[in-house]
This record gives sequence, structure tokens and C-alpha cells, in this order.
Amino acid sequence: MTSKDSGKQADEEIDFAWDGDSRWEAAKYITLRHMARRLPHLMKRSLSIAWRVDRASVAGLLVCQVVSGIAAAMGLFATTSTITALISSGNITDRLWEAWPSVAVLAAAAGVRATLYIAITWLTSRITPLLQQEYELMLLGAATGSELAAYDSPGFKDRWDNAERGAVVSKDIIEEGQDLLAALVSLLAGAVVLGTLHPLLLPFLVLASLPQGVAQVHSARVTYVAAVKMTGHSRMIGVLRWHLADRHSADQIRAGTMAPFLLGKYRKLTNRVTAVHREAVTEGARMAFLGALGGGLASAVVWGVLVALLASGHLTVAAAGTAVLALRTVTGSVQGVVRNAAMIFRTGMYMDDWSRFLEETGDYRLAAGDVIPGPPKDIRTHNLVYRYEGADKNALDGIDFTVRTGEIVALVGENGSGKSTLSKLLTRLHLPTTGTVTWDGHPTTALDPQAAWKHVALVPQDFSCWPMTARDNITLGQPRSDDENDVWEAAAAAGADEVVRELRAGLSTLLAREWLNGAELSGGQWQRVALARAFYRPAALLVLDEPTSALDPRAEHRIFTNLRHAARDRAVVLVTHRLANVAVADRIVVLDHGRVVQEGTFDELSKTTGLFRELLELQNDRTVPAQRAAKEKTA
Ligand SMILES: Nc1ncnc2c1ncn2[C@@H]1O[C@H](COP(=O)(O)OP(=O)(O)OP(=O)(O)O)[C@@H](O)[C@H]1O
Repeated sequence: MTSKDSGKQADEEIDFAWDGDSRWEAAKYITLRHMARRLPHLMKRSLSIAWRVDRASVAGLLVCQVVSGIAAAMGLFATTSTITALISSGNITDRLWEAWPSVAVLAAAAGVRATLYIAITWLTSRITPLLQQEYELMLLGAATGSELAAYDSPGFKDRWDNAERGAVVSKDIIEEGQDLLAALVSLLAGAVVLGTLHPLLLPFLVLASLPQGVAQVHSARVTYVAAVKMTGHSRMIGVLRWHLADRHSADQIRAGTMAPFLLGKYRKLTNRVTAVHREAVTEGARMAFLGALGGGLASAVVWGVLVALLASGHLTVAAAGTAVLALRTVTGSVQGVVRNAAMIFRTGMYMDDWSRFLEETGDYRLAAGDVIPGPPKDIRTHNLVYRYEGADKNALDGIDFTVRTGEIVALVGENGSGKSTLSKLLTRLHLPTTGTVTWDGHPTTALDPQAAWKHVALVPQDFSCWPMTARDNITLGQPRSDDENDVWEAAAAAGADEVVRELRAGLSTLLAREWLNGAELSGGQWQRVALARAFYRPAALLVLDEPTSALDPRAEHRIFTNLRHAARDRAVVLVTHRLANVAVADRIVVLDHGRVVQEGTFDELSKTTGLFRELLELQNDRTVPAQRAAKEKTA
């Protein structure tokens, strides 16, 4: 008998691996070939961003790298000529005279390189914060340019997390690219010297470095896959950490003695991440060992070749001396090339996530229609169906609904009946699964979303409390005018004026106690500010979702008295459970399981048998529980 049969289901495990999403499965198979194809594109993108944010530094860096490469090559040539001069036969004074120009070049090259190194470090440090900032801004811009539906998809959040990690490391690619360039130039210089000594030495040397290169790439891939695999866990850890430390949950955690339970959960999750991380680093170490072993054996072969060439008379003693020196330099360069290429491979994998997120907006780019709507006067739905991604039933199921300028329409229904979902479709925050939502005859799918939202004012159930001044909290999203009258008018309509007047600096008061020693408001006061923000917007469609849930009776009365005034030039959709308030509405639409089951005025519906009257009676019926309690007490 399964646990389901027995009526008791096992708790869902917090397992965020992208089941059904091919992306992380694909991550396991990221190959050198795949990255070799993607890297030029990523490098080009990085360079063009760097060029855009600070072209003087980029130009400076390129010049420094080229000059530094030339100095490296000259230095290497000078080294070999110095040694050749010193170990050749003849009078020591003559040899010294012969060697000194090379020594001078050697010293000058070293000096130039040291100076350039300082310049390169300076320029790189100047440019990387700008790059980091640009990568993050581009990412945030892409996230805000996604459909709201993205946030209902776990895959989107995972892609976002990976892209965010990519944005953090992406700036490294410039530095790694420079190091690779420097190593390549130095390798080139050494290769010319080695090639003149004997053509066999260089290919052997490159072969000798390959095992370590393969090991480093493999290890980078293993670490990347581990990080991707744990994306969901890491996010859950972040969420728990936030709850554990944030003021918002602090009272509940204490009064509910939740800390041991939450800390236990935290430990369990971090243990799992640590275990996967340890597995990855162990695999990385195993590969590093094999790489070093292979590299060591291959180096022995190279040195063996050198000895063989010497013994067989293919190399003179002087040439062998130079070869030893060049071999050491070139070995360092080849290893530098391999190491930096592996690092670029690693960074490229993360950056690829960032870049893909920008290209595809996490697969949820805003569907941009080309109709620029005016303030809508008639908003209606026809046979509207909406199903959330991954849900097994429709949240809205064949809705026909209309609201016009000058009207207040109330949406009423039990929890989960589809009220908030409908309000998101009316405001074009969601697009229909089937059926239509139209604004003055234009389907919302055809509207330019940004232009459409200019006509929308929305107070959602979970409105945001922005850590900004009271003024910014009201005007946010609108161009600021110097005339404060509009702000005060909106504040007065929402009852926020009396809240703001009591603040130490009025509209200029910072509402962010937690972080910035600003002022703090109560829940109801924040709700008034959120309402003021909606009233401030010159929007033709005003949607209020439970707008007075935290307000005292006086403040609530004020809102509903003002609502009729606000509806003069707006279409107002009001979602509320407080049925006494919906008397203000011209029409009431009652939803049940995503369908419209009743529609009419307050008077009509309260006199008709149906869901509305049932809910209204339940809301008004406070005597029954009170009488029962009294009876139980006397019994
Ligand atoms: N993001 C989401 N992803 C999946 N399903 C969702 C999501 N949001 C809501 N739903 C489902 O859609 C249905 C309608 O939800 P909606 O929030 O519109 O109800 P509501 O009438 O506003 O409820 P309430 O009175 O509790 O605010 C519910 O069954 C809910 O579980």
C-alpha cells in the first residue's frame, strides 16, 4: 500500500533540480567544442560592452598589451643572445662586450613590462566595476522586460539565478582574455626561439601541457554543473536566510518558537549543497592529479628528446643551453595559455547563462504588440480562459466581463475563485490562454505593453513598501512635477495626507527605518500610501485588490466615499471580501471556480438567492458564534 493509498502523503522534498527541463541536463554535456563555438561570441559581446562603457581604458589596455607582448618577445630574444654570447668560446672581455647590448635590451624590456603591468592593473581595475555594473543593469533590465507569467515558472527563477551568477563573473573574462593574450604573445616569442633550435621541441611541449588543460576544463565543468544542480537549493537557502534575519518575520519566529525548526531546515539544505560541492571538488582534485601525472610524464619525454638531440649531435652544447632556458619560458607560457583558456572556458559557461537570459529574457520576453493605446474607455473579456503554467485546471474558465469609464465594478467570490487573476488579465499583466481581453476593441495581445501600462493604476494585495521618501512612494513611476498639489490631492483621497503631515520631514521623510534610520509606518498607513500612489497616476483603469484590508473604519469610509469621485474619468475594478463595501459599485460580478455565477447591483444580488447573498449573510452573521459561546459558558 502506498502512502497515498493510506491517505497520508509523503512531504514533497525540496528538490529543485530542473526535472523536465533539459537545460541542466544539457549543462552536463557542455563540451570544449560547444564552448569554442560560443566563446568568440561572448568575448565579442564583452569587448563591445567594455568599449561602450569606457573606450579610453579599453584602447589603453589593448595598446599596453601589444607593447608588453613586444617587450616580452624582445626580452626573450635578448636573453638567448646574451646566453649565446656568454657561453660561446673566446676571450671573456670580448664576450662581455658582445653581450652587453643584449643585456641592455633585456633590462629595458623588463622595465617596460613592469611599468606596463602597473598600467594594465590600473586600467583593468578601472574598467571592471563599470563592466560589473553594466552586466547587472542589463540583467535587471531584461528581468523587468519579461512577462509577469515568468514568475510563475520555476525554470525562470533558476535561469535568473544562473544568469545572476554569470553577471558576477562575466567581468573576469576581460582580465582572463588579457592574460591569455599575454601568455600567447610570450608563447609565440618562445616558439620562434625554440623553432630555430629544433622544430620537434615545440610540438612536444604543447603536447606535454595538454593533460593539464584537459583536467582543468573537466574540473571547471564539474564545478559548474554542481552549481547549476544546486541552484534551487541555493535559492531556498537565501530565502530562509532572509526570513531568519529579516525584521518582517522576527516577531513570528520568536513568538512561534520557530527558530530551531527553521535552523534545522537551513542546516539540512546547506548540508546537501556542501555534499554536492565536496563531490565536485573531489572529482576536480582527481582530475588535477591525473592531469599533473600526465603532464609530468609528458615533460619527462620533452627533456628526454632534448637529451637525445644533444647526444645525437643534433644540438650543440650552446644551443642546448639556450634551449633549456627557452623551454622553461615556453613551458610557463604554454601553461599560462592552457590555464587561462580553462578559466575563460569556466567564465564562458557562466557568462553563457547571463547572455542567454538577455537574449531570451529567460524565455519570457514581453510579447510586444504594435498598437499604442489611448486611455481605454471600454475594457471587456470574451470567453476568457486563463491557466497558470503547470497548473492542472483553469484559473479563469470562460469569463465574459465588461467595465467602462465612469463605472465601478466589484469582483466578489471565495478565495481562489479567480478575482486577482482576472484583474491581471484586464490590466494586460497576463495574456489570455484562450478567448480575448480587449481595450476599446484592441486585443491586449496586440497592445504595446509599456504603452498600455501607462493607463493602468494597480494596488495589488501585496503592495510594495519602497525604501524611499514619502514623496517618491507616491510619485514612483510617474514624471515628477514641481507642483506638489497633485501629490497632496492624491494623498488626501487615500487618507495618506494625515500620515505624511505627521512625519518629521513631511513628503521628504525617508520611509526606511530598517536600513537607513528613516521613519516607519504601520501596515494601514502603508496601505494609504499605496492607494495614494494609485490615485496619483493619471490612469484610465484603476484596479484595487483588497485596498482597505488594513484600514481602520474611518479611513476605509473615506476611501469608498472618494472612489465615486475617482471613477469620474476612470474605469474602476474593485476586488474585495468586505461585501458591505461593494454597495459603492455600479455592478457586482460574482466569481466561483473561475466562472461568473452572478452579476447585478448590490440591491439585486442581496435579494436574490445565490452565492452573493450567502456570503453576505455569513459576513453579517456574528450572532451565531457569540450565542454559541455564551451557551457553552453557561452549560
Ligand atoms: N501564480 C500562480 N500559479 C499557479 N496558480 C495560481 C497562481 N496564482 C493563483 N493561482 C491559482 O489560480 C486560482 C485563482 O487565484 P486568484 O489569486 O485569482 O484567486 P482570488 O479569487 O483572487 O483569491 P483570494 O480571494 O484568495 O485573493 C487559484 O486556484 C490559485 O490557486
